[in-house]
Amino acid sequence: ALFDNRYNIFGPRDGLQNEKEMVPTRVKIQLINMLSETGLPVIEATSFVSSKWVPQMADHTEVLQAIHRSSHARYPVLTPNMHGFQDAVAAGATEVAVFGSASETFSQKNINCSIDDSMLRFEEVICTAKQQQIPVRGYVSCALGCPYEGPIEPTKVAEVVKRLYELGCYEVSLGDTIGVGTPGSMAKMLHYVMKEVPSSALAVHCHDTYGQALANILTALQMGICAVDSSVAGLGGCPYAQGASGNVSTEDVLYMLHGMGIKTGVDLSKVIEAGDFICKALKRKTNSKVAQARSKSS
Ligand SMILES: CC(C)(COP(=O)([O-])OP(=O)([O-])OC[C@H]1O[C@@H](n2cnc3c(N)ncnc32)[C@H](O)[C@@H]1OP(=O)([O-])[O-])[C@@H](O)C(=O)NCCC(=O)NCCSC(=O)C[C@@](C)(O)CC(=O)[O-]
Repeated sequence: ALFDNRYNIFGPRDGLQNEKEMVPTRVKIQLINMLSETGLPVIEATSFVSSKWVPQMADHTEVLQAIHRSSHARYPVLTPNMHGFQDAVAAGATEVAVFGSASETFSQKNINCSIDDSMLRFEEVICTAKQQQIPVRGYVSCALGCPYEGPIEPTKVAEVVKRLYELGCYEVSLGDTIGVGTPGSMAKMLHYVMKEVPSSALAVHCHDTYGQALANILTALQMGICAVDSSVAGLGGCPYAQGASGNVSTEDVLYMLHGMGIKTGVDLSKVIEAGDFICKALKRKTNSKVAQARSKSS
């Protein structure tokens, strides 16, 4: 019962935004369509950011309009400001996400403004979205460390999470952007964040740079968090967080959850197939231990 209502948000957006070579639009569309068949309830499709900043996401409108949407899944997209929000809605987005940071320097590098200014931008997006009944998710990057500033005070993380929640984000995802967290720092940060925001409105978004992601997720689950972000084949990373590796892989998270007796309704084999497809398209090996083990045993 502790782990009921879990869902995985999972991202072609985070998985692909950091690819140096342009991934063909048809490959992105096919990946999303394959993921739609797996039972995953949330698939982050793309982002409406500036193509000068992240060229890989320039085909956002085409992607969002061409995918076959499953009636069982939601397809949020990133919108850093009103410009992105308006483009996203025009392209048919029915859920969006704003993304802030607990680190001033990362905020400047990633979205070109201070934390305070980002909140003003997000407030406008969230208010407009509310009028159109579009749910808004929030991200807080650098929740366990910043590539520019190093460790971030958990009280600072809690303050930014609270601001996003109070502005109207239905859920705030805590990003270990560079994957430096451990179960110790995760538990400490959550202790402060959960004083301000209920665990039911929190998610964790772990990168696996130091191989701690699954342990950090388990810590969060044990503290009552029920939403876990992940990326097929463990792809991904933020273009403004050099040196960080991909997200924890969806396959490995599912294997752990299923092993704990948690029913996700997601077909692990189909996720592995989708991971295989995108790894072949990108000409690289999967980062998922589970997918590696399954391919050796088959
Ligand atoms: C936020 C901006 C746009 C500010 O960028 P800016 O240059 O400060 O924007 P501006 O408002 O000064 O406008 C400058 C130009 O950009 C245009 N513009 C303005 N907004 C948009 C838009 N939305 N889409 C397209 N174009 C836009 C605007 O129209 C104008 O065009 P011009 O008049 O020069 O021709 C930029 O910094 C940006 O695109 N940043 C995105 C960076 C990004 O995508 N990072 C990766 C995602 S975050 C992440 O990965 C972390 C996460 C979420 O996964 C969690 C974790 O792991 O921590």
